[in-house]
Amino acid sequence: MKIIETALNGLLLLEPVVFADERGEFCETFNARRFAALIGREVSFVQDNRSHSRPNVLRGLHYQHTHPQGKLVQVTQGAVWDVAVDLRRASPCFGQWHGVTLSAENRRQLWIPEGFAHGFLALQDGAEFCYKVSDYWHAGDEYCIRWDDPALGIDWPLAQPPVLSDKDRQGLNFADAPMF
Ligand SMILES: Cc1cn([C@H]2C[C@H](O)[C@@H](COP(=O)(O)OP(=O)(O)O[C@H]3O[C@@H](C)C(=O)[C@@H](O)[C@H]3O)O2)c(=O)[nH]c1=O
Repeated sequence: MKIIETALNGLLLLEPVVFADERGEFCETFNARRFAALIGREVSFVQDNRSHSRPNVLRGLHYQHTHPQGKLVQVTQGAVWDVAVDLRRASPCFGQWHGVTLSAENRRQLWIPEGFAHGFLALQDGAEFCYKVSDYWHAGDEYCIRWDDPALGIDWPLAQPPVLSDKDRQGLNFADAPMF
């Protein structure tokens, strides 16, 4: 597993080592011991999630506040442009975002620690998105920050307005959202 630091403190891009042979290929997508060594602490993942999104679907920017979730995310079909926003007031990167393309082809994973909001845009072929989370889903603790809040200025690679859920159409402004 190769690790690439991003501009945001604690937000890490991971590249699994892929073993290819005449049958196809193999890689470990999660190894608890190695992951703890990479990020410097134990994380206990309690839920695995999978979503499928049609092209131009945008989900986000989501987080839980009382039950924050660290998320280890990857794409198993298609591609997304994935975004994390640092909501940790004490962080030197508070309020900053980072975007990266995750695809079945590049096999990259993004580790998004607790204290970030997260979202993604499904690119041209749509995407199957798989992720592990470090706390359970708490419906009443979910928050959504507007994907297009000018205060964040996220430069989404959009050719047309995205397809959104009702919930995501009613996201909060960054300034009104609870922080960490
Ligand atoms: C997130 C979640 C949703 N659900 C249900 C609620 C709802 O009926 C249906 C779809 O939920 P949502 O519209 O919230 O799904 P979605 O918009 O895909 O939500 C996800 O977005 C990305 C960006 C994240 O970072 C995730 O943490 C999560 O918030 O699935 C669960 O049963 N468990 C869960 O953990």
